[in-house]
Amino acid sequence: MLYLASQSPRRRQLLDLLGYDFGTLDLDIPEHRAPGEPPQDYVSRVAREKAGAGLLQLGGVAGAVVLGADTEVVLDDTVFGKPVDAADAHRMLRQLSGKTHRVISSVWLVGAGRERQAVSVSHVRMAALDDATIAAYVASGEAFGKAGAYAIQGRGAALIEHLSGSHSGVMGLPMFETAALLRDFGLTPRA
Ligand SMILES: Cc1cn([C@H]2C[C@H](O)[C@@H](COP(=O)(O)OP(=O)(O)OP(=O)(O)O)O2)c(=O)[nH]c1=O
Repeated sequence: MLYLASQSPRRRQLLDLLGYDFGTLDLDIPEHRAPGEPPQDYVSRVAREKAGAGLLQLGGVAGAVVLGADTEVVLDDTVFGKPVDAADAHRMLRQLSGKTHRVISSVWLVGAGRERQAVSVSHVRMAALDDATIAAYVASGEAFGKAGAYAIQGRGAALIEHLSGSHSGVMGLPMFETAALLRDFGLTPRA
């Protein structure tokens, strides 16, 4: 049985769109980047910790496989997680404005005695934004709960000039890579 260790509604929706039946686990894993930790290592570590904690929470459920994922926005060596408040969201969008950043999503599948990872790295160019545009976007509320303070699947799409990579990966669960990972694990979608 497949379990999704995530409270993200996007991840639930995307995994369902892939055709899988799954249970969900609510976990609260701290997300703190260690000093000097490379961004991709950090994203991968957190995703793995989410999946590992999910498996632990399930205890001895036979045949359980847990999917954990993490998504961060990376500009040069700076990692942007979810904004803590409106000022933080404003600050993130000001820094991302007019530049190309990376969105790294890591997905781990963890079962008894085996684990495997997929990673998706996308390049996203954000339009040059003036303060009024940023303020209006933050006031819409959409920035909260999203790495980098925008949602490509919502009004945030109006801020994105170009995407090279995985749209679903930017949303939090790269569908192509996740489908391949699930197949590798011998899990198949519902008929
Ligand atoms: C860049 C971007 C991120 N996001 C979201 C995806 C993730 O939910 C979130 C990044 O935070 P995460 O810490 O990866 O995930 P989460 O806290 O939402 O959920 P959980 O840890 O329970 O799995 O940002 C979008 O929805 N759209 C976007 O365009």
